[in-house]
Amino acid sequence: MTIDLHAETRPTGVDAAVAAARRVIDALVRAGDISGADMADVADRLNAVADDLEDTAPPLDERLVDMWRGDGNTRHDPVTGPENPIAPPLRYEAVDTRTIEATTTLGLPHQGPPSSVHGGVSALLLDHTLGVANGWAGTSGMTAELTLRYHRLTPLFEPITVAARQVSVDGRKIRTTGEITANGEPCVTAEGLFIATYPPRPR
Ligand SMILES: CCCCCCCC(=O)SCCNC(=O)CCNC(=O)[C@H](O)C(C)(C)COP(=O)(O)OP(=O)(O)OC[C@H]1O[C@@H](n2cnc3c(N)ncnc32)[C@H](O)[C@@H]1OP(=O)(O)O
Repeated sequence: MTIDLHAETRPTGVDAAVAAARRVIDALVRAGDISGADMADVADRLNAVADDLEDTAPPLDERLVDMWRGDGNTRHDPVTGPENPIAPPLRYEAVDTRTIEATTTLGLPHQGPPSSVHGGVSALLLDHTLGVANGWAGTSGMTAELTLRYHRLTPLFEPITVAARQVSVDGRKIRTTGEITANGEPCVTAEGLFIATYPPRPR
């Protein structure tokens, strides 16, 4: 059984608040301490928002069940999740029955080398994309090994494409490859070994 590639992004509710939080994260990293903003006041206002959210949050176990409801896409993951402000977010399209890709543009919160994507962020995007490609191809698993080769700097501020393809399934061993490209040139390539198993969803 293949998975849906898209978690729906909603214009209201937590998705709208998360989109605003992404703007805040980006704006804070952009501003630094050389902006004209009154950062003490900014901190007070952001802490007031966090106080309100913490005071009204459900118990953790209840939220975990809510996060993992159903059997399809999750909405909270750190790569595609419309409920997660640290997700860029990627939005996958099918290339063929075993291959997916998404195009995104990353900014300063994901910087490693100057004006370039952090290597760990590239690893996150590739790990998840390989995992979703497995789901799309019909056999999912957990990452056992992920080998990355960083060929050239991955640029910030311009479109990059993250793609993955399930190559083979041999018993429980799933082999999957992927890459991040910019302007058609490979920046990072990945080879993954996944083992066909997954922990049960909280119910
Ligand atoms: C749709 C959403 C997609 C999201 C994708 C996100 C992907 C992720 O990030 S998953 C999180 C990161 N991964 C983890 O935390 C995994 C942690 N590790 C584990 O849980 C386990 O070690 C796990 C599941 C990988 C393997 O454990 P287990 O199920 O007991 O497998 P086990 O019986 O030991 O091994 C099965 C086979 O795989 C092989 N194998 C297992 N691990 C490895 C490894 N790291 N390297 C090479 N071979 C391995 C074994 O040798 C064995 O081979 P054979 O059948 O030939 O003897």
